[in-house]
Amino acid sequence: MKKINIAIDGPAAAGKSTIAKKVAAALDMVYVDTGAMYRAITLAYLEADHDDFEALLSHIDIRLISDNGQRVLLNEEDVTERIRENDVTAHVSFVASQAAVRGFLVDLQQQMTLDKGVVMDGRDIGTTVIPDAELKIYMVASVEERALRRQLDNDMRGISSTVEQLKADIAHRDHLDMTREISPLSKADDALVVDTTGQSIEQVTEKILKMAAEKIG
Ligand SMILES: Nc1ncnc2c1ncn2[C@@H]1O[C@H](COP(=O)(O)OP(=O)(O)OP(=O)(O)O)[C@@H](O)[C@H]1O
Ligand SMILES: Nc1ccn([C@@H]2O[C@H](COP(=O)(O)O)[C@@H](O)[C@H]2O)c(=O)n1
Repeated sequence: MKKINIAIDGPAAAGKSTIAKKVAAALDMVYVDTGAMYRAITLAYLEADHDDFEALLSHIDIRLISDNGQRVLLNEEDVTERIRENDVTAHVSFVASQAAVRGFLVDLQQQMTLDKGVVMDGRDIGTTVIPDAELKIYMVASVEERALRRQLDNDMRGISSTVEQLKADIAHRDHLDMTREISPLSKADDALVVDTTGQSIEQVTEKILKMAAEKIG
């Protein structure tokens, strides 16, 4: 079986991580959620209370542990749940717009993909991190559906929110991510668009597994 890399990009709550996790499990590939890495640095930034990112990064060690999904260790502390909280989400696009932060994480992410066999999701995977990925997906869904999905996630995690507020926050974060100077969120020219609006997780997973099968041969 040919080893490939799969890049999945798209706006917030389009379903990237959910589908990437399932596709990786079905194909026995490694799943990497790069948003969690930006979130971990954002948590370190909030705790440090200064914006000298070079200094901050010199004290940061991020590890991803495969565990029926992905757990995130920041300087050996498990921050998997903490990085989903509102304060991190509210600041992550600012932190992700910093050149030092992007350089640090893109390097780390590119090392993870060298041996292939990775399903990586984020905002710049097909355009910057793995421009030679064998399969690139640009996943989208209506902002209404994305807000409803995130509200369900928050209810389950005990995070307080309203659908209207989430809709506004998601649209704002997408705008920041699409308009930043360095590697803004955009569809790679050779990415295939998958719209998950009104689709079940199973339908979307099936669709992407078919696309992957064509590449694997
Ligand atoms: N058809 C679908 N495809 C993917 N996810 C779906 C679908 N239907 C519902 N969901 C739900 O949407 C929610 C958001 O998905 P997920 O967290 O994977 O999005 P994401 O694009 O990775 O978001 P973010 O970039 O903000 O981390 C999850 O609770 C997931 O179960
Ligand atoms: N490749 C990436 C991945 C993420 N970001 C930034 O992190 C934020 C959080 O991502 P989630 O997937 O966990 O929602 C996202 O809004 C981006 O600001 C990125 O820049 N590049």
